[in-house]
Parts: sequence; structure tokens; C-alpha cells
Amino acid sequence: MGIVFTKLFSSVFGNKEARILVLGLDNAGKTTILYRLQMGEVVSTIPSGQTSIRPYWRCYFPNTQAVIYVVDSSDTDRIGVAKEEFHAILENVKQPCVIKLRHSRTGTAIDPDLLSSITKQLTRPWLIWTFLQEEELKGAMVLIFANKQDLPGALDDAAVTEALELHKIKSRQWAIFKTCAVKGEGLFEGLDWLSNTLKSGTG
Ligand SMILES: Nc1nc2c(ncn2[C@@H]2O[C@H](COP(=O)(O)OP(=O)(O)OP(=O)(O)O)[C@@H](O)[C@H]2O)c(=O)[nH]1
Ligand SMILES: [Mg+2]
Repeated sequence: MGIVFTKLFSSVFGNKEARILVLGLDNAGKTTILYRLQMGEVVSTIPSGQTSIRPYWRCYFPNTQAVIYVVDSSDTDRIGVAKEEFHAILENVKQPCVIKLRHSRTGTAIDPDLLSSITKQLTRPWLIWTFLQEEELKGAMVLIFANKQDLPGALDDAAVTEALELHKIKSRQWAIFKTCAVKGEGLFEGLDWLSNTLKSGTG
């Protein structure tokens, strides 16, 4: 997998840095996905989808080319919340933002400078979990991972498409892929789409 990915990385992004934001409700599988993509040590330091920090999804770093939105396809109780959050992200809400993150387990505050120094140290600059002004998201393309396909009762890609009302997305490229993050299934197919779309410059 590492080799496949390295090839993908070098052929697609070259020396250019591509900023990709990974979002989703808590427990959706973001950390597992980033771990499968060999980013475990970085994502473990940054809190993610918990309710208390969701408002800060509106604040990001500039120049994000793509958003990966991870959905727990088996969590049908919260698929409506996942939809609301998703469309809130895509809406162009311009508001001043203060970034103040807390580690989900220790409660330690993570300041933006630290966050940015973490991301600068990444050896693989193609994937950066970070924050940007939401207006910068206007042109970003969206990759949706309908995750946890292995669980009984999981909605398939068509059902997640409907539940998230993806057809309402008019002004940006999007695609949805079924994934099972724990087995690593579907992730590279999704990244393949992302890289091809980034490469073709149509996103
Ligand atoms: N069965 C199954 N479990 C999964 C899958 N992906 C993730 N999980 C499990 O779901 C739980 C949550 O996964 P995380 O990757 O921690 O989710 P997260 O989105 O990072 O959650 P927060 O950090 O709380 O926002 C873990 O127990 C994972 O092992 C999957 O594809 N199938
Ligand atoms: Mg996590």
C-alpha cells in the first residue's frame, strides 16, 4: 500500500503541496482512514469530529484543494446530523473565527501555531489536517467516504448520496466511494479520483 501510495503521491502532486481537509462526525472513521494512509501519529494529536469543536469546522487554513468527508454509513440515527454538518461546511459562511482546539482526551489546548508547526513537519505534505477560512473552500472538490460498509445495515453509496442530499451540490466536483477503513478498502479508489480530478484541473 505504501508503494502504491508513494507512486500516487509523486505522480499526482509532485513537489506541489495539496491541502486536503478531512472532516466528519465523531466516530466516523477519520483517524482510522488517516492511519491507513500512514498519518496516524499526526491525527492522534488533533481532536476531530466531537460536538464541541464542530463549530470550528468553519475555520480552516487557506488553499485547501479538497475536502474528504467521512460518514459512518451504519449510524443511521445520525445521518441527518451528518447531512446538516456537511452542508454547513459547503455553505459559504463568512464569519471571523478563533481557532482554539482541545485535545479530545487530555483537554490540553492546541494553539494554531502549534497546529501549523505540526503540519510543517509532515514528511508527506499531500495530506494536511488543518483549518482554513471557509471562503477558501469555494473551489474545493469534495470526496465523500461512505465508511463502515462492513457493518450490518450500512447504507450503500446510493443511500448515503440520498441521505446527504449530494445532488444539491452544484458548483463543485464531488464523488462518493464506499469504504471500509479498518480493512483499508475503497480508500485508494477515492484518492485516485481525487488525484485525477486535481490533475485535470477541473476541480
Ligand atoms: N467496522 C468498522 N469499524 C470502523 C471502520 N472505520 C472505523 N471504524 C471504527 O470506528 C471507531 C471510530 O473510528 P475513528 O477512526 O476513531 O473515528 P474518528 O472519525 O476519528 O472519530 P473522532 O476522532 O471521535 O472524531 C473505531 O473503533 C474504529 O475502529 C470501518 O470501516 N468498519
Ligand atoms: Mg479521530
